[in-house]
Amino acid sequence: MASDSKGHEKTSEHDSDSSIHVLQLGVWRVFFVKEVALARWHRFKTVLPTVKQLTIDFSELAPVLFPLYSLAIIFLLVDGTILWHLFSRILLLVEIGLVEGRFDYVAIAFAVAARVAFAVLFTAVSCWSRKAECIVQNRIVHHVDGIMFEWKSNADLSVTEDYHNNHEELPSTHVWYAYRDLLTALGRALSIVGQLYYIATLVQTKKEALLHVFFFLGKPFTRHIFRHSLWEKSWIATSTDPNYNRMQSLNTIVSKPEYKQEIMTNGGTQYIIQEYRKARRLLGDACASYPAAQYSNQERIELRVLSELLGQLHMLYCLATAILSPSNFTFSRVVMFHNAGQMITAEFDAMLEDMNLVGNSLTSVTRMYDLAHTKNVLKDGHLVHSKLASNLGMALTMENVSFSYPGNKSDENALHDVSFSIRPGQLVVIVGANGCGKSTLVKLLTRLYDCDAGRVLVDGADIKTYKRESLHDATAVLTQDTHIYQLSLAENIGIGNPCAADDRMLIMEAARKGRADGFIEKCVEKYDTVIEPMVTNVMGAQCSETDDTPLTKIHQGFQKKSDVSGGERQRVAASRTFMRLTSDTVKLVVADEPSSNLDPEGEWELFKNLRDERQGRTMIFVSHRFGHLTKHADLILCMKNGRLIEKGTHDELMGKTENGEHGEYHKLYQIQARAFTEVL
Ligand SMILES: Nc1ncnc2c1ncn2[C@@H]1O[C@H](COP(=O)(O)OP(=O)(O)OP(=O)(O)O)[C@@H](O)[C@H]1O
Repeated sequence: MASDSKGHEKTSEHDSDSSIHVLQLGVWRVFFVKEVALARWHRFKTVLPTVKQLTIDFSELAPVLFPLYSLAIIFLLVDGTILWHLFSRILLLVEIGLVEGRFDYVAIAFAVAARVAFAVLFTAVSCWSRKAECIVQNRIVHHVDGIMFEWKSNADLSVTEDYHNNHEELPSTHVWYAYRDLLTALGRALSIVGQLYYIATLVQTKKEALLHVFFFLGKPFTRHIFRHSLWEKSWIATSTDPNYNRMQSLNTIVSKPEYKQEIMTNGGTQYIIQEYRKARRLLGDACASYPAAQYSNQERIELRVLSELLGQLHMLYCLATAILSPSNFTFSRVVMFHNAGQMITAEFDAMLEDMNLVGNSLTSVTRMYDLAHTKNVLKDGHLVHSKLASNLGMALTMENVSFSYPGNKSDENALHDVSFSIRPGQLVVIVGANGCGKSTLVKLLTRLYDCDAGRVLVDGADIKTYKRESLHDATAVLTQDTHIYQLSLAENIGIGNPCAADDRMLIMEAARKGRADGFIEKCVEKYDTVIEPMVTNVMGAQCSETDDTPLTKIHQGFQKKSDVSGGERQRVAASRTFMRLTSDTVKLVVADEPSSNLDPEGEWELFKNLRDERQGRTMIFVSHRFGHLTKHADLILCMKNGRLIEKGTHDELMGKTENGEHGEYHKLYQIQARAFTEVL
């Protein structure tokens, strides 16, 4: 079904779910979920457990302050109703005095005093609640951040990857605003009920009271029903107009320095300008403004007029009753009703707006609570590795292991039917072409993932039976993806052995072995330098980074980020591993291409220093430049396309032939050897 260019809604042609509607709005093709009647209320019902959970959590954080604050907010929201009621009373007393020619001064004085007292009280409560809000909000935000932080810290790699790829980080302030909006909606509802109740006490019959409720709620209610809005719907949009898309592409070409250089030096600028003008001409009046704004503009005039007419009914009613029954007519009543009508309409609109916000934010908060309770994919075992560990190092076995990464859509496994055994204390080198599964093998041996088929044994027991934390205490892993954390350089190294993280002598020794000492000594703050400090800088709307003012000079001083080379990063990471090796619990050392950015001398020295730490540890090296490593190896595992195709020592694999042909290891070794020996 083609989309309707006039903006009429159609059911999606390619979606099996008929609740998805498609709409063309200017340059946008918009897809949205059309909610069935009462769906919003149903959604509200589903988030009620979240409201309960939030209330319990927040009450525990501030048992006295939180309920007081909540009451204060509701109290402040009914202030309009109370002040209006008190003002109406003064008006009524004055009018009676005027009609009867005699004022009840005491009653008027009490009414005035009550209004003044409430006005002062509201001001005081408002000032107090703003101060209390700072404390309550701060506690809630940090509490939520803490929940998510602990969950993220303890999540295993599969869960972390899934979270990272599929979820937007929910700002903890959302949780606070969800509750704040909920209180506001509640306060507004109470305010409306209060006003309607007061109106009902002013009229004589129940029927008349109901008529007033109809008059007052008719306009806001119908406006809400007929509202044409995408704001509270779930929607997505894509720009389908080829001219608009072309204008965007051309704009990108002239905006980005990397494109611009090429275009300018190849004489393409005039062509780009002409093409932009052409696309703009062809685009015509197709509107590119925000889809939700365009959608709101399509509201039907007759429905809007109808709800406005409903809003005028009360005035007509007052006029009719004044003419038909003049004895009952008073100006104070007209003023009261008029004010009430205005207030109820405004409050009702605002309340529905709040309910929308609450519904949306509570749905996000529900997701956050669900997320924080997501269980790890890897089940934890019960064995503590250090109790079974051998003094020689870790023994590792893979039995017919196959593995495919979670979410992998291809038929290819990352590992296929891999079997081998590593004895305690052996030095193992894993070789093979890019993508053949070397790093994956290491990830299974250190239980970052569980295999899909087969078994991994550590010191004779299934890897799944160990407590994961105790297993990770027994391993030191240095990978190609090295990071410097947003901590001091001393902490970056010290974190390798948390028990000795404050031992500066040990840290400096580790830095020496990792060859990071030279570069650290050159940093201004040496070991206390933070390479990428996580400082949040905020700039007021009147400031700009490009201004040349005293403030911008101070701002430039905020940006303390220092740059380090890839090799220096690897040296810090290597130092962290040497620090890790100061711990006796480490029985397995894995170095997965840790030297890709190091110069040849640095690489040679790193491998030598690592080998010097071999006593009592099994060592696994993954490297493409393996010539100088394999001659020390007790075992070489040669991988190809996720399979282990050869295993043995260097001499065994170099001498291995099949049908007169050398094997894969021989081939890889010869390619490296030729690179150094061939005369060009
Ligand atoms: N996190 C991941 N999710 C999905 N697929 C992955 C992931 N990591 C690796 N792979 C895929 O698994 C296969 C094996 O990758 P692996 O990183 O183990 O190869 P490798 O031999 O270490 O490669 P290299 O020498 O380039 O580092 C590759 O096809 C790769 O694309």
